[in-house]
Amino acid sequence: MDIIFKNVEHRYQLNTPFERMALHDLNLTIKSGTFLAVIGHTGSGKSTVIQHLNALLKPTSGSITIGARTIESNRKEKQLKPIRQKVGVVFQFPEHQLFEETIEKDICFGPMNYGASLEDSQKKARELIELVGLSQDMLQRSPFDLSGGQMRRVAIAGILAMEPEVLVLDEPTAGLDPRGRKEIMDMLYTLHKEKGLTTILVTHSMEDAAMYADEVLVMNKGTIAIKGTPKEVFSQYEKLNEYGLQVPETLRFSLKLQEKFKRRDNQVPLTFQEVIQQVQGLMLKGEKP
Ligand SMILES: Nc1ncnc2c1ncn2[C@@H]1O[C@H](COP(=O)(O)OP(=O)(O)OP(=O)(O)O)[C@@H](O)[C@H]1O
Repeated sequence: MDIIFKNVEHRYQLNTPFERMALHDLNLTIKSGTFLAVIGHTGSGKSTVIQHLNALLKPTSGSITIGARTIESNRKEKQLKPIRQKVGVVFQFPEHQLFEETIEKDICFGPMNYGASLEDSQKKARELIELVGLSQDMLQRSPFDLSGGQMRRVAIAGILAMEPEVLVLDEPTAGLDPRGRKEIMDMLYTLHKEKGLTTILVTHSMEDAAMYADEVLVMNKGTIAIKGTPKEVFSQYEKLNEYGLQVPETLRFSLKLQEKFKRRDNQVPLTFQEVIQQVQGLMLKGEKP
């Protein structure tokens, strides 16, 4: 299911004295099965973009086509409901959306709301709890007994229970420690690969964008400033700087190294392995720092 944004504009509080343009001239195609990272300075429009993906917000002009369905300003709620099932959105701190007394009930809530039977929903909950790396015996426990990272996994399982084709995540690792962050990111990457899920990740972590995404979208002042593979995007580090963004630490290290060696090569190392190769290359050429 490809996603196509065509000339999308979004103004908050339209036709009031507080009207504010949050998105403009936004044209974008996200191919089915892509892992897209969305980065951008605070206020650049990232959250506004992703809320259009499941029609929580409608464009004030332009359109978003998701598979066979189109979101436009004049679409009625009823026409948009099927989109909400196909596109699952995990908001920041999703554990705040857990409310049932058991984890099982929480995971079953979405599918039952869309008409699935209790039995089918419970079967799904048993599959999903393992898929998100938790054990079956947790299903009867309260979600509030879990750690922050575990609660987030339950919230993600609740979204997956709707069998979305597109999974959208707004800062899914915010507030977790480095180990918890890596575990969640690895889990999302495995889900993306194994289920072929189109995954759209809003993140402030340049490292995560570099490591997990096929494509990176840079937002600036309500529109797309750069789009490309992580290497294409991070090679434009001077522009990113202007947009208030850093580059991954491997590249920061590499740029310092090139300064020391007084030599610029056009490499954009995004893994430590690539940094090591770059250092070896500089050494072999007999350069002295
Ligand atoms: N409900 C709202 N009413 C009015 N203006 C809003 C509303 N929500 C966001 N905005 C404005 O729209 C613009 C884009 O905001 P948005 O939240 O999409 O940015 P963001 O890139 O997600 O920021 P952050 O990284 O801080 O979450 C900002 O100027 C913001 O102040």
